[in-house]
Amino acid sequence: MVTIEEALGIIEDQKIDLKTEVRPLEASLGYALSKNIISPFDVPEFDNSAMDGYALSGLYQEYRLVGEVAAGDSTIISLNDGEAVRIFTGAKVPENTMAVMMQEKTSVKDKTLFLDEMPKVGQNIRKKGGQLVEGQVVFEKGHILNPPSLALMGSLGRSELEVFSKPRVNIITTGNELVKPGQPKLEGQIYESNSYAISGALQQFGFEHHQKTQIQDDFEATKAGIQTALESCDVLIISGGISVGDYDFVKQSLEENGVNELFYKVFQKPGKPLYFGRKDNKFVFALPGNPASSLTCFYVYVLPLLHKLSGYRRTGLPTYQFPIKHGYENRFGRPSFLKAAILDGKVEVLDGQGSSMIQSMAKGNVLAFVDDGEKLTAGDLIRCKLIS
Ligand SMILES: Nc1nc2c(c(=O)[nH]1)N[C@H]1C(S)=C(S)[C@@H](COP(=O)(O)OP(=O)(O)OC[C@H]3O[C@@H](n4cnc5c(N)ncnc54)[C@H](O)[C@@H]3O)O[C@H]1N2
Ligand code: MOO
Repeated sequence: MVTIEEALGIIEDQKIDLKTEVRPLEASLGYALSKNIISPFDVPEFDNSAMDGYALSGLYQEYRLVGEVAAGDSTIISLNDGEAVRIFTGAKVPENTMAVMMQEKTSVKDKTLFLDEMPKVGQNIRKKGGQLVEGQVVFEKGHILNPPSLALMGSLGRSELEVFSKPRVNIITTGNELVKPGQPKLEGQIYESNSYAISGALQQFGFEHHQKTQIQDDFEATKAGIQTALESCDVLIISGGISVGDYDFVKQSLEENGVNELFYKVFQKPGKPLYFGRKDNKFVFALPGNPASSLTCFYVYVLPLLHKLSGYRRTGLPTYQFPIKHGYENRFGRPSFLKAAILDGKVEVLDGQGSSMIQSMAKGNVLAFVDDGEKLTAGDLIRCKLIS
């Protein structure tokens, strides 16, 4: 049995050869860059107007109106002192422009422009290189591409990006009692649900599963199922069959498939019988079958590995501290991840902390952490991972 910190340390310490690929810009969200990005030009590339209004040469309250510049217009007009042109947001400002006045503060009579107030030097002009200068490192290797990053890459003219590949994930669920939702079920059977939580959580963080297999509680079937699944993935997530019951064949089947155990059993609740192993460059998590245990272990342990395999520099969900709404004492005898909800800045530990109970997790939005024996009073800070 290892502690939570030891288990996370073992995951973090895995040596990994990261794979890279070139992806189209529109399919790069959530990928980490495998190379630094250097700006090929200044952004903006030219001084341009921040407003619809008038570009002004010299600082006066009256100008001769001599023309118009629209966005995308490449006719270069140079202004003489005392002249103004109609200009629109984003349009390149003519040479000798000292300021742009927004149209709401102007009036025009015949060919004369009148300003309601004196302009200021540089007013409403977005300067060339104001955001980036040519040759500047825009993003370092490892930067995770979020929506604004995609916009920035697009604005630099990039249609493709070199990124770290994401791992290919397979899911195995085990248990004779499990029936696929939508199918008829017999007395004593239950609907299989863990794989939906796991594939949903994968999608939530920009991953997807490649294959999903349901295996009966039979040693040979488990061994063969694991062998097949391992062939086509980087990470195999197995649910159930990892405890000590007579029908828990997963651990032995992993051994027989040449998977080396890195840890088995973590001193925590839920998710004590969690297994992590490795065969060459493939990793296996065997998550305890109880629904809340399996999903909690995904958020706390599987996600950091997936992030690491994707070249992320910071892995896993960050921990934040929020005040707890009420007193709480951890009497579970193990450090515990609690199903909780944060509302109006305060954390409420929800009813239904049992490992088989998924409803409380579905209605909550955080996993709150309390150490073994820790006693909190209302207003104390509690550590939380935001899960939805
Ligand atoms: N003698 C002991 N018994 C148990 C221990 C122990 O230390 N000694 N640990 C308990 C804990 S803690 C957990 S967690 C579970 C984990 O057991 P397994 O990983 O072997 O899981 P199963 O026995 O296969 O299933 C447990 C539970 O979850 C339901 N389940 C399983 N898979 C699914 C699924 N895909 N969808 C929905 N529900 C699923 C299953 O029907 C069981 O109710 O072991 C305790 N026992
Ligand atoms: O560790 Mo189990 O997941 O407590 O139910």
